[in-house]
Amino acid sequence: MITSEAEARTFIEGLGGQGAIEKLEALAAALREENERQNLVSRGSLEEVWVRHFADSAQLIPHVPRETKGAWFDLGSGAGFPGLVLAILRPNEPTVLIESRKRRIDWLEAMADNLALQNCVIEGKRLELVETRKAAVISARAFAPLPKLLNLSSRFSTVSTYWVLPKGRSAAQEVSELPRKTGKMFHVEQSQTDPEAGIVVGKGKIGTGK
Ligand SMILES: C[S@@+](CC[C@H](N)C(=O)[O-])C[C@H]1O[C@@H](n2cnc3c(N)ncnc32)[C@H](O)[C@@H]1O
Repeated sequence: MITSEAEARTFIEGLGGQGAIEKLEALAAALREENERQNLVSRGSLEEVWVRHFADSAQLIPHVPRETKGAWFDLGSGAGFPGLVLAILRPNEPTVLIESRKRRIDWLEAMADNLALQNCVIEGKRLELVETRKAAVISARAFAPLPKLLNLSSRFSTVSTYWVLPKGRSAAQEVSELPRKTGKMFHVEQSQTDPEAGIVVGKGKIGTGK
């Protein structure tokens, strides 16, 4: 379990090296500043930004096979979690951040620019309006209940799509309530940043079968 800011930094350095640490330090400073203007994250979580946002986002990466190529879609990126962290840690893979709120879109675009994230595409619109194309990976933190999330994003999935969905305490319950065939695609992994949270992990195309 990652419980301290120092442990979170060490974990992230193992995934992305010192270059990633420097970009995340810049992101942390900008986030503190911008959070005075708009409510991007809870004020309390800024005290533990490396655990609560950076490592919480980065921990999704080991659940996707390293050789996976193609776009990683992050739905409802908000302040950029997990999307911006993934783009920093996977600089050679495209990351698509989907966010509908104007001020958050502006923030995400500014950060992608300031941090020189050339692999990062911001889709500043509602997910429902994003052009259909194939996603290699789909993530979404605090976006929507699982049935709605899968319903809105199924058109981006293929038989090869990986799903990594941080779901807090409700993870197992939400999977158990899915239609049987869909539910069999997913299992729950323990979050490394919160002993009570789970990550819904799976692979495949979401259909409409029971
Ligand atoms: C609770 S916030 C979570 C933000 C971020 N993923 C996090 O965990 O910190 C949910 C975000 O999803 C965005 N959102 C909600 N519905 C959306 C939709 N249909 N299309 C795109 N973005 C949406 C909201 O604007 C908001 O920024």
